[in-house]
Amino acid sequence: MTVLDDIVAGVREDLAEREALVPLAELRARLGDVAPALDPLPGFRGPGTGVIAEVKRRSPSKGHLADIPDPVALAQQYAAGGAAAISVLTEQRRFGGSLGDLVAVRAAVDVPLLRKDFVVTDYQVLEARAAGADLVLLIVAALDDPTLHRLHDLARDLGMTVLVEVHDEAETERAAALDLQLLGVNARDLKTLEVHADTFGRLAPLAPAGALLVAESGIGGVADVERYTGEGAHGVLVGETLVKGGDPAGAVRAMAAVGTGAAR
Ligand SMILES: O=P(O)(O)OC[C@@H](O)[C@@H](O)c1c[nH]c2ccccc12
Repeated sequence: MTVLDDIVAGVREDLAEREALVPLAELRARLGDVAPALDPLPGFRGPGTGVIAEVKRRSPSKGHLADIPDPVALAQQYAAGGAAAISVLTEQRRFGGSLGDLVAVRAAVDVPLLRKDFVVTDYQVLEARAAGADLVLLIVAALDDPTLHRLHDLARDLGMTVLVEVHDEAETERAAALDLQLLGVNARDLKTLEVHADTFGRLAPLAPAGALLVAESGIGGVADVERYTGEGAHGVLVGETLVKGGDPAGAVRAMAAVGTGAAR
């Protein structure tokens, strides 16, 4: 049993509770009241770098990162810094997030929002959209091919953008069979929790032309963003560095400026 299997098992238990409270039919009915999903892709086509700034309290690998008593205030800082999208972790047990965080942030910012969770069922995709998410993360390592394709197509039918996450060659090949929009290369192997800074450079050349590439995890600042954009990244996904640093807006702004030629 890998760490990922263990996390997904907990996610499925929590999901069963929510499904008992809000049946699928009710969730579908709520979709009619939600504003259409925003398109985040222009934010990754330059000039500059698309920064996905993450609201993240803790993680299995690092433990406690930041209390974040007011996720809305943090998200507003990310928006002020020019984030291309804001990632809200909604996984409860290991990351200390909730769908409530996403709903609160949605009400406060106009930036595209990513529901960051271990999405393994149709219900979670509908739940994401009903909560106001514009993007959903699909982790290839957590899904078999039929499920990956079904969840991808469901999200796209709902007007959402999919961030498809891979961490090795075989997963990249599986992801390439989708109509890819955003391909996230996670330097952290979710099976072992180790970070490998060379993963992006290895996998980027295997991505299909037309996919926008996002480097994920372990990004400590502008120097890392410069390295990844040099290797072909259109965007970066950053959590820890932003939630622990004292100036989230300034940090996002500096990372987003990489590639514009603007002096920092
Ligand atoms: O805090 P970091 O090292 O900047 O990482 C952010 C993000 O990449 C990470 O939270 C992440 C990437 N993929 C995930 C999948 C599930 C949970 C979390 C993640």
